[in-house]
Amino acid sequence: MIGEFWCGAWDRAQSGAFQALTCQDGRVTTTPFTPPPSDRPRRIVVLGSTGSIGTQALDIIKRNPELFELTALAAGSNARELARQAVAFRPPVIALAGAEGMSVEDVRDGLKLHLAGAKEEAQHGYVEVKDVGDLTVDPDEANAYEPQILVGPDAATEAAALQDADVVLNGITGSIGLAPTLAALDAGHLLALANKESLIVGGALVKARAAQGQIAPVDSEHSALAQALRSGTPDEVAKLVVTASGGPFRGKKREELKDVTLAQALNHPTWDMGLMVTTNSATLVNKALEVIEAHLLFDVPLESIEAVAHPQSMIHSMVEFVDGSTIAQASPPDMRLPIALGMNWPRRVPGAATPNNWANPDTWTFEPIDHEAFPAIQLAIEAQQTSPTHMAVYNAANEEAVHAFHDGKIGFLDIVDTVASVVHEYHPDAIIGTGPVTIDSVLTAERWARAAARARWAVNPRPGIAVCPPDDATWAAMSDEERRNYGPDTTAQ
Ligand SMILES: NC(=O)C1=CN([C@@H]2O[C@H](COP(=O)(O)OP(=O)(O)OC[C@H]3O[C@@H](n4cnc5c(N)ncnc54)[C@H](OP(=O)(O)O)[C@@H]3O)[C@@H](O)[C@H]2O)C=CC1
Ligand SMILES: CC(=O)[C@@H](O)[C@H](O)COP(=O)(O)O
Ligand SMILES: [Mn+2]
Repeated sequence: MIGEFWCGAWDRAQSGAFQALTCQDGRVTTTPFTPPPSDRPRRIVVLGSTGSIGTQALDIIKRNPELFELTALAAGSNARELARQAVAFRPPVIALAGAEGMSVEDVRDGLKLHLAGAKEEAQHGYVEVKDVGDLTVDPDEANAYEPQILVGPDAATEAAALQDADVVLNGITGSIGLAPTLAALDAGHLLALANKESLIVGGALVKARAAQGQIAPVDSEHSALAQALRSGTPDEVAKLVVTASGGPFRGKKREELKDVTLAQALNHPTWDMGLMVTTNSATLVNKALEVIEAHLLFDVPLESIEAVAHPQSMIHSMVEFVDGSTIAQASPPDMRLPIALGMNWPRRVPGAATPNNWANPDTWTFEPIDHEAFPAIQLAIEAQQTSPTHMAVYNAANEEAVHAFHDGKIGFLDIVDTVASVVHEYHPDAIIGTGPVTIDSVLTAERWARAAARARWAVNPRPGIAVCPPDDATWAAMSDEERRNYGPDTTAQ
């Protein structure tokens, strides 16, 4: 049941000896991944270090110096927090993309100013780092710290490709994480993957570049599946069951979702995460992406993957085997566990998270997902089955729609409605041609989808009111840039 992509990893994880090079069914696998040696700490590159995954990873690294040392930190635009992290951990390399429209000189100067500020803070003997707390710092060591600084849109990709590294944790949000994912794989590093979007939009391209066992899942569901898959052979797997909290609107009908607010959408019942993934949980787009992620990661057919609502988020997913046995991975919702396991894959990190207290009376429940009120999962399955670039379009349209929802330009239901209408409008032959899928064609499909999504609210950007695209002739005559920027200048409103 499980295909070649995963079976080598399964063999090595199962044996614990990293030696087995064949699948359980006897097929010889190609290009097995050689994991980092275990006689020294793993050198970690943290991409997205200022975000929810990144800061929790730093906490794990801080608490386990015998297992991990930090090689590089990469962030988007939060120069202040990056500088504090840098002075507290003192990795040799730090990287900052910078906000849209900033020159690389401005990004570099801004980061240097913040580094100076963090060094000054360190003169008190400690630096405060988000999710890690106050870190003791020797003032002289802080003053002497001069990291290599990478800046600009490719900064994270350059950090992912650094030779003096063993593991790249990709904790960037969105498909902008694709280039760093590819760079980490090409550099031969273990990729601890939280950035599900890069696998989903890159699809076969990412898989083709990954040796077996080179991607360690960090997404909680996929970490759970990977752990449960250790319980049987690939041909004994009957089904993957991906659990969903159901988000803050579980139980509501479509009609009741019309006027829900941003604050309600961001009120996740069980997890504290970044904005994009939190909104995606509310629309169930997150679960849609995760079903496709499971399909790509474990080579299990979509028909054999089921999503089920489990409001307590204690069971993070399950594998059903052919004899009727189901193996579930359970732990209180805390991303430190899958982040630690991903960075140290396939070995567990003692004390990474607090286990469930079985003396506490508790009830864990399961219920079917209401696909009528939340059509995102079925839409993704349909997209994945239509063409190799349809999920890139799905994801790009969703990213644009979520930003528009966060900016108050569209309503909650408009998010998935936009994704559906852009996906249905997409005809790959007309947009990317008929040749083999390449990185360029994926990026072209994405650009088209972003412009098509934005066109739907650009003309009339009032909350809840959408869909006023230009006529086809106007659209066809526009350049990519004009399509991206189509519509009124909303900054003037
Ligand atoms: N948070 C969670 O618990 C979980 C998250 N995930 C997945 O992990 C990924 C990260 O999620 P989360 O941590 O919540 O997101 P956050 O929004 O909290 O963090 C995103 C991080 O990406 C950084 N970033 C953005 N653009 C760039 C860029 N061009 N180069 C380098 N860094 C960049 C941000 O930097 P800055 O802040 O400086 O702009 C920030 O550090 C997502 O794919 C999400 O779906 C999966 C499971 C659980
Ligand atoms: C923690 C994690 O992995 C998130 O992706 C989580 O799954 C979101 O919760 P939902 O189940 O609500 O999407
Ligand atoms: Mn998840």
